[in-house]
Amino acid sequence: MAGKKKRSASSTRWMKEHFDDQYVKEAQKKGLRSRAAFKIEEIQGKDKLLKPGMTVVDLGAAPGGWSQYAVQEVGLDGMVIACDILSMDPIAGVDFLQGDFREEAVLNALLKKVGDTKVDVVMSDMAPNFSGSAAVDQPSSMYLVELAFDMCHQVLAPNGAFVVKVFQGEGFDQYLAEVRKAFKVVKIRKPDSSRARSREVYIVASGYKL
Ligand SMILES: C[S@@+](CC[C@H](N)C(=O)[O-])C[C@H]1O[C@@H](n2cnc3c(N)ncnc32)[C@H](O)[C@@H]1O
Repeated sequence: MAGKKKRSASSTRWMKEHFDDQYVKEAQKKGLRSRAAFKIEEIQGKDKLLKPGMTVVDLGAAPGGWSQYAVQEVGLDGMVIACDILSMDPIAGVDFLQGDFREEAVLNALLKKVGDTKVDVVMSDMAPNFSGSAAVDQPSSMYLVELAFDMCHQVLAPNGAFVVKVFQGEGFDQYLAEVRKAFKVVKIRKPDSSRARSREVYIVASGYKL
């Protein structure tokens, strides 16, 4: 039909997988912003990082599943500061900044929001738009996780924690070694809700010691 763009086989496959996905269905049923909420829920179930009264920074927060979950865990005495390059509908208790985390001005605006408060947990679910070329995608995803780790050094409280999504590939082992130097306990988690064929894993680090 004139004016109608034909969908590619890969986008049709993505849509089928997405709508057949049990976690997507479950998230919709529970009114969660994204299926990603189940990943942080599973990590929290094992590692118990989020506690009432904590200050949390959520990087790559949109559409808001992790922020929604974090706000519920830290409660009214806690604080969640979130950032994404995309816009996000407001969540009560979440102080959201829209901007590209790779830009210094955005980092500075986030640091201003944090102020003198020491952050208990930095969590990053950031992922770049993938081009399909590992030579492009792996360095751009490693760059985001490096920046998230840098932010830890600026804001984390002693014994604070860091949860970061990292794609396995070039640079992963070296990054993990750096994280191990900065934290007392470091685990690699692959939540059930993370698609098996995705190279993503979560580094869960606690006991910040630098
Ligand atoms: C998997 S999604 C996050 C899902 C989110 N944790 C949730 O629970 O709804 C990854 C996010 O990283 C964000 N992102 C990618 N590059 C970014 C950048 N340079 N600065 C800020 N956010 C970025 C994307 O816009 C996207 O919303």
